[in-house]
Amino acid sequence: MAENGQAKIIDGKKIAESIRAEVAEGVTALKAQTGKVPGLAVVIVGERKDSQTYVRMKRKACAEVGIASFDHDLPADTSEAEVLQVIQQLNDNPDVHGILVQLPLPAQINEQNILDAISIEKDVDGFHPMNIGRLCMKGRDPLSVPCTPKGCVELLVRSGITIAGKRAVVVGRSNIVGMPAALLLIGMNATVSIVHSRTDDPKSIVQQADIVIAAAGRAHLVKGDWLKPGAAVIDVGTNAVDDPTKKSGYRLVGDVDFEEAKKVAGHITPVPGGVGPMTIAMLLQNTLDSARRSAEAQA
Ligand SMILES: Nc1nc(=O)c2c([nH]1)NC[C@@H]1CN(c3ccc(C(=O)N[C@@H](CCC(=O)O)C(=O)O)cc3)C=[N+]21
Ligand SMILES: [Mg+2]
Repeated sequence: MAENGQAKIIDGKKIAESIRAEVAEGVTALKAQTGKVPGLAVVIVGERKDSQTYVRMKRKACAEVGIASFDHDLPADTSEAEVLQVIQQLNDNPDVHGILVQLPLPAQINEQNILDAISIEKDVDGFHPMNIGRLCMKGRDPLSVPCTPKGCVELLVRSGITIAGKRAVVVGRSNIVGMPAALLLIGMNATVSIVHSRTDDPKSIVQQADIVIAAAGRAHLVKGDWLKPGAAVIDVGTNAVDDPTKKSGYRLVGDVDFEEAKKVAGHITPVPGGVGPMTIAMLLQNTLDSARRSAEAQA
């Protein structure tokens, strides 16, 4: 813990920028070697404002590091068969090394069927059951690790926080964050607990944690008195709360009560500017790695 009772703020935006610079170098090197650039297809179905914002950010990030982006913007009433057709076409396109279908999908489309259809080689989200299965298994590695959990771990590592042997508590058990985050931390030799909406007395469990990953999707769920002094706190939450002083009418708050937590924690990530930018940086990294694998397979 910082001596003055103020946690060290982990600057996710800055760390993500340096990772993006590393990816840009990797793209340049791959291009010099093979004449090819990595390609990422970003598929969005429908007009959700938040999804459109995230997709725009992902495409812009691709352009900045030299990754070619393949845009598929489909109307909200697109059928499952039509989305599957787009995925098939992208699976077959040798210039596409990563396929991301923005979640959530409209109700008429079965998310599992879509995620299962993405070639495991191109699953840069790391959501395919085969990739998750390998993440679970000792001695087996996924081709891609899910971007948000990978970003959380990268923030810990680049902040000099030891993971092996530490007690980590993950708040939330979603397929895209909580569960893979717990699996990743176990693989790095942490002792891991997951607390969730049905946990009796989550506070007393979180209080034991050297590392907290908060990914419940509930604004300010984790209070200052939930934390062990000196804990490293990674806040995955991006909850929109009404704020009439903002042009947008809302502001983003995390799953952690930041003002309270920063007085107790040793390290903490802000929202925004913490995990969010890392998610995108890891997507770029996974896409570059996929393009490298493809080039190696052809060599
Ligand atoms: N197939 C799929 N893959 C995903 O990775 C995926 C998805 N679907 N659906 C939605 C969630 C959410 N997500 C975020 C990415 C970046 C920020 C991000 O950069 N946030 C900024 C703030 C952005 C703002 O101001 O709105 C920050 O925290 O600083 C947040 C959230 C990826 N997701
Ligand atoms: Mg494994």
